[in-house]
Amino acid sequence: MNSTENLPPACMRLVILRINYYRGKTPPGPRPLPFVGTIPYFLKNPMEFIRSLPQYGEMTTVYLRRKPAILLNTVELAKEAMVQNASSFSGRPALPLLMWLTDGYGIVMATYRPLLEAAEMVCSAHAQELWPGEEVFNLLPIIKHYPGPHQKLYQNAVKAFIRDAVKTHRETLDPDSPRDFIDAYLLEIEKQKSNEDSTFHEDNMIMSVSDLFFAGTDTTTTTIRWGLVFLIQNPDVQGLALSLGLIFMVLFEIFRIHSYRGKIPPGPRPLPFVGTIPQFLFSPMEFIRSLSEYGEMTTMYIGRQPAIFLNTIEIVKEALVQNASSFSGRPPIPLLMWVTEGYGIVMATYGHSWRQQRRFTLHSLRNFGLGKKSVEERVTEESRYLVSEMLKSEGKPFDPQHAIQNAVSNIICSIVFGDRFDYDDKRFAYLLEIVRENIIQSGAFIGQVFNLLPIMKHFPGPHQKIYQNAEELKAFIRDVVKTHRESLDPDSPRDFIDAYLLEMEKQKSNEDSTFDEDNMVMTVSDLFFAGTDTTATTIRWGLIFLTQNPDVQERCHEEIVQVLGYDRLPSMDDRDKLPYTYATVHEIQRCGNIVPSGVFHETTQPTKLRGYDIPKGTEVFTNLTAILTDKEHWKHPDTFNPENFLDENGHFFKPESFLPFSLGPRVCLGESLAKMELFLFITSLLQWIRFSWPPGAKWPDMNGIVSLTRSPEPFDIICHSRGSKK
Ligand code: HEM
Repeated sequence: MNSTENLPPACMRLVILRINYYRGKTPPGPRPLPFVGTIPYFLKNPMEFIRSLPQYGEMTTVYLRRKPAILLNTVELAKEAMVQNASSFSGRPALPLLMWLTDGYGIVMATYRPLLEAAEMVCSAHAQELWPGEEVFNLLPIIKHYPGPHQKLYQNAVKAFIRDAVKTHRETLDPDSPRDFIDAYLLEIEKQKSNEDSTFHEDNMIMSVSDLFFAGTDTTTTTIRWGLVFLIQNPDVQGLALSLGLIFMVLFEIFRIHSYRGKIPPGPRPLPFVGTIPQFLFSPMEFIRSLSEYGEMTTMYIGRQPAIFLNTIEIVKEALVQNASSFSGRPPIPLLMWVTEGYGIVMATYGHSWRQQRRFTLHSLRNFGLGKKSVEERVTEESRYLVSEMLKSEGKPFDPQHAIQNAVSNIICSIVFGDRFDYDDKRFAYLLEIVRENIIQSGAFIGQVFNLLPIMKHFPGPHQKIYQNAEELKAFIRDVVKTHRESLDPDSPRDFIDAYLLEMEKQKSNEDSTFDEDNMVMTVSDLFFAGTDTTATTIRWGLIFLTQNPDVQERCHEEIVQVLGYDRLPSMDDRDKLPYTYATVHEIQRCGNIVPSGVFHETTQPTKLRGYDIPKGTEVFTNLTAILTDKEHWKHPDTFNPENFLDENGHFFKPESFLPFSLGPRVCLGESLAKMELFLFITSLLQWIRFSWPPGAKWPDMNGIVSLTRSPEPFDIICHSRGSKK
């Protein structure tokens, strides 16, 4: 046997000698094999191997590759090493596979300080998910230059994905409002640019994000997956865990609600998760009426969020006028945001786009006659159509809903589209129907559920009809815009759409412009919704109050014919000569109370009101019901009585608490138009028609149907012609 043949046994002996050298100097442990240490035992059955280690005492030595590594098997020992001796035990070994993937950047694999060369530490309390090939790679890192399954690991690294995200973040970065971790990191890189010690650079950022991604995703999901397996194996525990989980969540929710106590205004007791929505849905008007019992401000819970109700005119003024910039936001109500995408005016955030759209719309409505004779003439002309449409059913009970809605809508249509629609136009009747359906459905049960669970938008259900209706209306508007565009004469705009198209053209090169087709379609849709249902619903409530109070009806009629006779229809100038009729129109609006809790506002910044700190993003409601029936301000708060608007001399006067259009920058944009429509339509109807309730017919529930607006239940009425008799 020559010397070369003797080489392997000699090497073997050397290795065994090396292993024996550690004996007594390191804690005991399973006997290692030459070169591969205890790795084969581990790979054969990792969990059995790990579980066997504490039998050697509170510390065990295993051999990863050729080096001994120490496992700490008790919590006391883990504390002693990782906490009391933190500076010695917080390094990371340079595991070849992970170093290949991370280059040592980021957090997880970054060096703590010069590594302990003597031993690698593994805390057995920390389970590791190992790829079986990992140990092979760590033994022979040279394989990184050859093909194999380890190359797949390298390709899987999410670094490229993160690099892409960093690129788009860098392009859209706003230094004043970092959106997330990447933005914050980019700003830190910039800040520390001139600091030589800085470790903030792109490679470290990418690896830190990747670490968060891996460590923050796999750990928790794996634990949850294990949880599911255990629960399936133990159905009895599953029921118990579910109940305990639910009890815990409910207790947590009660505790959370309780923690608000004293910090927010008082209010009705909320239920966990759904807040006070069930009380509201059970009897909306009773609920809204009860809110002022708690004082001038009340808290109700919309789901889990507290919202504030302002119950008096004084506090509404303080918030919406004196503190306008804090209280003029709109909350992103999920259903309405889904349908409007935040375009237009009503649901637009308090900011540049809202301001531009609102200012332009008000200005154009004025140019197209708001406050001028021409709109007044349009309303007068439409009143004539309405009277004759109603009298077509003379003497017979009929539902006046469609005729009134069509008449009112024709005013906004003539301003916006330059056209009115006949009462028997089927397509227009259909559009009016879907507008009504959307107003009712959006505030009803389905709308409330959607707002609690917006994910519903991806599933079928009645909420899809709301979306489809809104899209149909938008498609109608888009069609009208198309024909307007084709026949536009820049020198003589015919209506609001022409004016808008010209404004889009004018502002084309202005970067700040918000005049585009999406905003136009939504603004027109807003005018259509807000300008049709509100006035029409008020007139329908008026017919109910007038038939319930025939003496008021007679007195108005007498006053009107004394001033106008039957020769002409009323005009706005007649208001002073018709104080009782004018007071009656106002009383119809007060008792009709068609927006009982106002339109939701949202605080745009943290603010204070009457000593309460109100966080940014809190929903705020103007309790118009409480204000329109405030006992301190009204002579007859709870009954229909035009005397509420007459002084002792029988002259018309408007109490400060008459607030159907709200206040502040977001006050109703159509206030002047609505007032004109109400006075001219109601006075014309009273001049020519006597209304009576069908004998034996049931009176409607005076609480009405509360949704986005409060409307009367459908009803029939009988018209008797006055003019023909005289
Ligand atoms: C009796 C009729 C009407 C009543 C009672 C009424 C009431 C209201 C109320 C309470 C608001 C909410 C104000 C706030 O946020 O505090 C509002 C907003 C609005 N109204 Fe009216 N309204 C009526 C008619 C009209 C008409 C005819 C138009 C259309 C020309 C109109 C267009 C609007 C618009 C666009 C807004 C949103 C304003 C904004 O967010 O800046 N309204 N209305």
